Order: sequence, then structure tokens, then C-alpha cells
Amino acid sequence: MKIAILGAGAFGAALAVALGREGPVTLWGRGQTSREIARLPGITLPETVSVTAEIADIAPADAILLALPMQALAMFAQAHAANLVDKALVACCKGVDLRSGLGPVEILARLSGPAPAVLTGPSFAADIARGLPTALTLACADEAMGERLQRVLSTPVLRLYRTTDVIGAELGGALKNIMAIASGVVIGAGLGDSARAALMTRGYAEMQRFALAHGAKAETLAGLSGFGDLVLTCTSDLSRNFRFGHALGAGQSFDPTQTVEGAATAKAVAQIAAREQIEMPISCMVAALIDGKVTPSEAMQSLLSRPLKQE
Ligand SMILES: NC(=O)C1=CN([C@@H]2O[C@H](COP(=O)(O)OP(=O)(O)OC[C@H]3O[C@@H](n4cnc5c(N)ncnc54)[C@H](OP(=O)(O)O)[C@@H]3O)[C@@H](O)[C@H]2O)C=CC1
Ligand SMILES: O=C(CO)COP(=O)(O)O
Repeated sequence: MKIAILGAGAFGAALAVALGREGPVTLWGRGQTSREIARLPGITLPETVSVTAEIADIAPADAILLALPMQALAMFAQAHAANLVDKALVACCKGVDLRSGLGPVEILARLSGPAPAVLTGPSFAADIARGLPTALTLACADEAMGERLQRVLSTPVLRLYRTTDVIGAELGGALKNIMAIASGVVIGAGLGDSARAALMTRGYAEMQRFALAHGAKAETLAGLSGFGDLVLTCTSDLSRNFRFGHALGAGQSFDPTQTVEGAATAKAVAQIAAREQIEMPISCMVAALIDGKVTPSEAMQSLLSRPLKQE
């Protein structure tokens, strides 16, 4: 399978480095002509990676990995549909589209071709690019396609686990970013590690509630794409979602050019939760915080004053 990666940001470039160690890969980025990656400083692309800003150059690829921000995916897929149809598409983004309420695989499934897959799980781009061991979930509804992609995209240090539970894998990756923001708020506001552990645990319950209501399997949420990525991004200040929340909690500003997927996803999830009457107090509070409707201390007060209940 010939591989092309779309998006020369941190994750796309890291995947190109990892897969480029095993064979030729094409990396497309808008306006990307250099082999230096602005969003992944200090990393050099191997010679096996062809860098291009011409979307037509991905034509020979059989498998296309889309490593773009979630909120850009739908427009991108529509604009470049002719280059994507009939390819094995792998969404590498985490989130829920704010306009449609759809996840990345549902968006890509609007194009004709094989069932799209999603690649998600605990993996900082910088770790992948450095060749550190990483395990991810590859979810595809078509089992045979999933097996093929798993084989082609696994390397000795990038270990892919497979599932057909696409919605579970997608929602785990989308929802954990909201919890990473909330964890950042807790730490940034000086509320301590015990409060963060409580937040993560109740956040995980919230992730399960939302995902199960949308047909996901509980064991998928307990895997790499849910619990695994929740732990990583709620506890590491390498996470942009965590750092964004930390800045919110500490009353500091945050670089608006950084990709913080949990921000738009919190709003999308709050809207869906209200419509479908799913209890999502942390997600709704994160959405309200981002919109400036509540302060961090009001958010915390509101969460702590909820009625006492069974765990
Ligand atoms: N970074 C990480 O550690 C990981 C990221 N992910 C996921 O990968 C996805 C991408 O994130 P990441 O690579 O980190 O983000 P970055 O901010 O590093 O890069 C995003 C890239 O997408 C490009 N882009 C943005 N909008 C468009 C558009 N409309 N058309 C074409 N290109 C566009 C940007 O180009 P430009 O620079 O020109 O704006 C940039 O190259 C996210 O969903 C994230 O959750 C998943 C696992 C790990
Ligand atoms: O999803 C990630 C690691 O699995 C990257 O996290 P951030 O987008 O918060 O940096």
C-alpha cells in the first residue's frame, strides 16, 4: 500500500517520520515546501518522505492519512473530494465537528470508497517523531480493511491495536480532550492533584455515558483511545488541551494559533448533550468557561454543589 499523509503539522509530520523509517511516504501540507516542520521543531524528515504542497501528488497513494484539525476536516474533504474518493482513508484527528455534530469517520464516509478508519490513542507527536514506543487504536468498521491498515501502519515502535468499534474510538479521543482542558483548569487554579484525580474519574464516567448512548462499547472506552489518552493528556503539560485549561484556570492568556481540539468539541458535545438529555456536567462547564459565561471558581462551585449521589 502506498501511503500519503495530509497535513504537515505536528501529528502528520510525526507519522511521516515514523512511517518513513519503514518505506516511502508522501507528506502534503498547504504551502509546505521545506523539510523543516514549523509545528514540530528539531525534527528532520527522512529522505524517504516526499514533501509536497501539490495535492495532485497524492494520486498514486492507496491509503491516505488525514492529520488535520477536526474543525477543518469537513471543508477540506469537500474541497478535495476528487483526490480522496475510492482511497483507504484514515482520519487522524480527534474531535466532533461543531457544525454537523459528526465525528471524523462519518465526515469521510460521505465520500465514496472503502469504509474510512480512525487512528487515535495516547501519542504525543514529539514522542512518535523521536521513535519512542507508542500504542494506538486503529478502528475500521470493515474488518479486512482494518487488518490491512493495521499491518501497513504498524512499525516496530508504533504498535497498532485494532477494533471495529469506530464510534467508541472516535468518541474516546474527542471527549478526553475536554477532560484534559478541565484537568488543566483544576491544576491552573491551584486545586491540587486530588481534585484532578476526582475530575478525571468523573470525566471518565461522563465519557462512558456519552459514548455508550451513541452505541460505543464500554471496553473501547477502557482502551487506548479512551482511558489511555485520558490519562496521558490530563497529566502531561505536553498536552495543548491541558496547557490551554491551565492558562484558563490561572487567568493567563494562551497562544490562539495552537490547535486545541477540546475547545470546539466541548461546545459540540454540550449541544448534543442538551438535545439528547445526556448528563455531561464537566463538558458543559468547559464549554461555558471557554465562552466566558462562567469563571473557573464558579465552574468549580457549580460542579461541587451538584446533588450527592451514588458512584
Ligand atoms: N500533536 C499531537 O501530539 C497529536 C495530534 N493529534 C491530532 O491530530 C490532529 C492535527 O493536530 P496537529 O498536527 O497536532 O495540529 P498542528 O496545529 O500541529 O497542525 C495542523 C496542521 O493542519 C493544517 N491545516 C489547518 N487547517 C487546514 C486546512 N483548512 N487545510 C489544510 N491544512 C490545514 C495546518 O496548516 P497551517 O500551519 O498552514 O495552519 C497544520 O499544518 C488533531 O486532531 C489532533 O488532536 C493526535 C495525536 C497526537
Ligand atoms: O492527543 C494527543 C496525545 O494523544 C495530543 O494532545 P494535545 O492535542 O492536547 O496536545
